Amino acid sequence: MRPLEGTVVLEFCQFLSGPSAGLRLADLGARVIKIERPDTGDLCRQLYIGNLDYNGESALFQTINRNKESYSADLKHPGQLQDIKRLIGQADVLIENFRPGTMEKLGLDYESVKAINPRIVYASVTGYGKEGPWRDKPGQDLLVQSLSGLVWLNGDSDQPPLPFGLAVADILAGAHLVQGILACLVRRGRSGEGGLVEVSLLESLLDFQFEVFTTYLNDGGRPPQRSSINGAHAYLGAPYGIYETQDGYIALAMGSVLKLGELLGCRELSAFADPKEWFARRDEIKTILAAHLRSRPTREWLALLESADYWCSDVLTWEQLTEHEAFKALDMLQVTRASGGTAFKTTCCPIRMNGIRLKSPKGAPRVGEDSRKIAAEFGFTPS
Ligand SMILES: CC(C)(COP(=O)(O)OP(=O)(O)OC[C@H]1O[C@@H](n2cnc3c(N)ncnc32)[C@H](O)[C@@H]1OP(=O)(O)O)[C@@H](O)C(=O)NCCC(=O)NCCSC(=O)C(=O)O
Repeated sequence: MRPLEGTVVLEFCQFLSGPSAGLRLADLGARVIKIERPDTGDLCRQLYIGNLDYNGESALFQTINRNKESYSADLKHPGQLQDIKRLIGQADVLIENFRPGTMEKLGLDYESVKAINPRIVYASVTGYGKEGPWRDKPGQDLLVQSLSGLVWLNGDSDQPPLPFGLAVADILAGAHLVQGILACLVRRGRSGEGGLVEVSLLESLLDFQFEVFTTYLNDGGRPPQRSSINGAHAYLGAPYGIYETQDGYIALAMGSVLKLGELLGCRELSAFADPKEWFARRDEIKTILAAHLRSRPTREWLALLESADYWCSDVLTWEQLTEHEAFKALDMLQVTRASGGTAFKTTCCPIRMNGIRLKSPKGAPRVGEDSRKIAAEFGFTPS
């Protein structure tokens, strides 16, 4: 039995952040019901439709909404809103990720929902929080990454600032939301009271950066300097970074530059005996290393370094990764059904429970696919 079995979650969400929280709760056994607008449903159904089109819906939508049900309702229709309030009366958790003020306008803000169901855990994702001058800005991942300092921090110093190539703010916010929801459910088990959980994309990214942001805040406000070679970490010295080899790339983490020079047969590195120089002169050291590492293939360098447990790795493409025995041993892939029935491969929940990998053969629902069944189970006739 999965730990959240019997827990009913209503998901008033679109795109990635809120739905990724719903996905994780569904993986953990909750019954997650998406409340979707009858015309389009979750707008993510149409996001990034490229060559992977599952009957007009995107692979992204299919994976992030697997193992959920869909109830369609026009929340601006008084009768249908009343039906939703009936569902709310019997739910354990409500998740929403509209712009601040949207749920208030619909009469579904926390205070109104709490009046219907005081035990409910109400969880909101916003872009920038519900207060402050940025509250009404569109909460989109690239915009939040750019405002958070993360884009400025990332990349090489002689190149433009570089965002992550995926929606890191959304996925982190979803994970934080799940943590808040689970904590409230534990408290509710003891006290019977529900609660309000609020997370924003921006706060999630600020937390994500604490490792370097804290150093900045306590270092007289001196901004970290991006390295000019091989990306890398704002506050770590050489060799930290990615280097080209004769046939690919190699990643080198933190470690002694002297030892590295000995292992690689790179005599020039013996000039950098003082560890303080590994940061202060990191671009010089990296330039020497970069030239040296181009002379042999990745596997030869790895063999030399791994024999001494020097922290290094190959840099794999997804093709190389998915062919690798180490990847196969993780059992991280599952085949699930897209709405419409087509089988597709996706990753699994990364949490194992009692040693068991949590898989979800049930795919994403069609808009409103479960409305009638849900209304009957919850004891009303839909308007
Ligand atoms: C993503 C958004 C910018 C989209 O903004 P908007 O489209 O302007 O507004 P909203 O989301 O608030 O909702 C739009 C309108 O739809 C209406 N609405 C929604 N659902 C319904 C149903 N079921 N019935 C009737 N009407 C509905 C809602 O009342 C609003 O009406 P009116 O009030 O009348 O307009 C915002 O939702 C947002 O900032 N969310 C918080 C952060 C977040 O989770 N972002 C995910 C980004 S995805 C991402 O970053 C990425 O993919 O990349």
